[in-house]
Amino acid sequence: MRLLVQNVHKRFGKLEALKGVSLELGAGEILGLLGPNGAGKTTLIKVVLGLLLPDGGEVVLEEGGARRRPQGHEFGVLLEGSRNLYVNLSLLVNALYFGGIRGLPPREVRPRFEAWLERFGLKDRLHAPLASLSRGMQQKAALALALALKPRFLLLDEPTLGLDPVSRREFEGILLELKKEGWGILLTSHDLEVVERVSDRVAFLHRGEVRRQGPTRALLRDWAGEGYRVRLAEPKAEALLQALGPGWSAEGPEVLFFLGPWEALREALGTLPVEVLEVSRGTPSLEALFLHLFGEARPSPGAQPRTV
Ligand SMILES: Nc1ncnc2c1ncn2[C@@H]1O[C@H](COP(=O)(O)OP(=O)(O)OP(=O)(O)O)[C@@H](O)[C@H]1O
Repeated sequence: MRLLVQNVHKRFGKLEALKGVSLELGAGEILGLLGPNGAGKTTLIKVVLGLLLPDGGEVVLEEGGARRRPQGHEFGVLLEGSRNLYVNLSLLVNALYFGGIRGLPPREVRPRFEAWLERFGLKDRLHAPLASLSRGMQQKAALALALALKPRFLLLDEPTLGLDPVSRREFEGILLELKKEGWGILLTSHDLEVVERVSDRVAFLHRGEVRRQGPTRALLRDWAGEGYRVRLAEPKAEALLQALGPGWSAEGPEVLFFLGPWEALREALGTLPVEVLEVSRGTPSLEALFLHLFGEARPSPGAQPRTV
């Protein structure tokens, strides 16, 4: 089974929020949908869910050669923040309420919900109000509920936002397990480390258009010829970054990464107020690639580094 987004357009008045977006998501696959604020990610999720009608194009499910429109209940959704569930109600009441909206009887929803809660280590919280759970637990509870409603695909909007590093790792593990079990997952996130670790493919959305998409590893490898790791003698990578042009990112206190042509790197190296120990070729991180594609807001390449 595959979810196909085909040439989708969406306008809000004069603003063209989506300008012909095409994507596909298969079962057992995680697609990272990336892009700067306002790129159109949430709008696209809403169109897929049928909450917004597209002005052009369509969203279809393909199964066994046949194509049809997906229905809302085929998607499990995790929206950003705490907008998913009622915080003053218990986990169980939330599950039964949302199951009821989908026309699912309590005797079906409850055992499935309890099984997912058990798997996520939350079974003893079944009767607790959602508000009494930590943020990471709330995200897991919301995911358990989404799964209890038996969706075909998961649409996760910033699922790791605000999670501490331990909860974030746990959540990552859960995503990988769900993928193995055959769920197709669309993941939008600004947490590029997580996306890099879990996604099979990524699509970069910018101003309503897909700028690049492809298998995550291959996409990064394709840029390896233009990527350089610069090792500094002092831990000043972050401070220097403020003054360097687009294409630069920090990989640690003493390591800068540059994505761009060698000539531009050589010029920048000549102006660095810190001794450079080593320059080597390297594959960029997803974050470095993101900054390269969308880093226009940062100072121009000609800007002189500040003394640090
Ligand atoms: N209901 C709406 N009415 C008018 N404009 C809207 C509406 N929803 C979104 N937009 C506009 O559409 C564009 C895309 O917004 P969207 O929320 O899809 O971006 P995003 O990629 O999810 O951003 P972020 O990373 O900040 O969540 C923005 O310019 C936004 O202001």
